[in-house]
Amino acid sequence: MTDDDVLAEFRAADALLEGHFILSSGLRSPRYLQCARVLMNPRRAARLAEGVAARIPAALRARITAVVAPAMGGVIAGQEMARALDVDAMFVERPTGTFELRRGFRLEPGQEVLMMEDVVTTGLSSREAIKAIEAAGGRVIAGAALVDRSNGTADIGVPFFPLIRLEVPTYQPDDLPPELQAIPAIKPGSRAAA
Ligand SMILES: O=P(O)(O)OC[C@H]1O[C@H](OP(=O)(O)OP(=O)(O)O)[C@H](O)[C@@H]1O
Ligand SMILES: O=C(O)c1cc(=O)[nH]c(=O)[nH]1
Ligand SMILES: [Mg+2]
Repeated sequence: MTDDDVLAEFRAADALLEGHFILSSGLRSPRYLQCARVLMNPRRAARLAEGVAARIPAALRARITAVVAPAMGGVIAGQEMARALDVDAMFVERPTGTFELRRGFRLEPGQEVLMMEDVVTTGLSSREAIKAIEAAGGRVIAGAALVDRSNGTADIGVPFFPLIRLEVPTYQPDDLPPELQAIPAIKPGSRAAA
């Protein structure tokens, strides 16, 4: 799957948004990848997950025995990745602000896991999810995502396999360009505001 193929899927899903967005990290951006729209079509979601799986070297892929995703954005991506890898899917969630494994999901001590995100911007959510998976006994041997929009800055501490890397500007809230200052900001994601 080429970058053009991936972008065509995002365009077909009306998932490439323009405006003024408050990201999970608090950073601001004129662009937002609304992966929920991409994943709302199960066949499209499955195609993209197959594309992500193909990015992971076969020897590493063969070791993965579960996919764990950070909710909300990662849940459907994680489910489809698990289907592509033929393993179980779980998710961590943050009802009190910190990711934890709940709902009877369990990991064996040292179980080798893929952490699956929808989008990586700073990598903070990925790192927090990995910490929660490891606190639950898992060993995260790789991370993956549909989109890496970190402009090469995200270090999630494990080998990382995004389906596509997109160059997208982000700004500190006190250093906005005039075109963003001119329009109200919206926060599409579910992390509580800091
Ligand atoms: O790399 P980062 O800077 O952490 O940003 C990316 C994260 O932000 C979004 O989630 P968000 O926290 O908005 O919540 P959601 O998944 O519940 O929508 C997205 O799903 C990633 O988890
Ligand atoms: O950083 C984020 O919060 C973020 C960026 C993006 O483009 N899409 C998304 O779902 N979250
Ligand atoms: Mg998220």
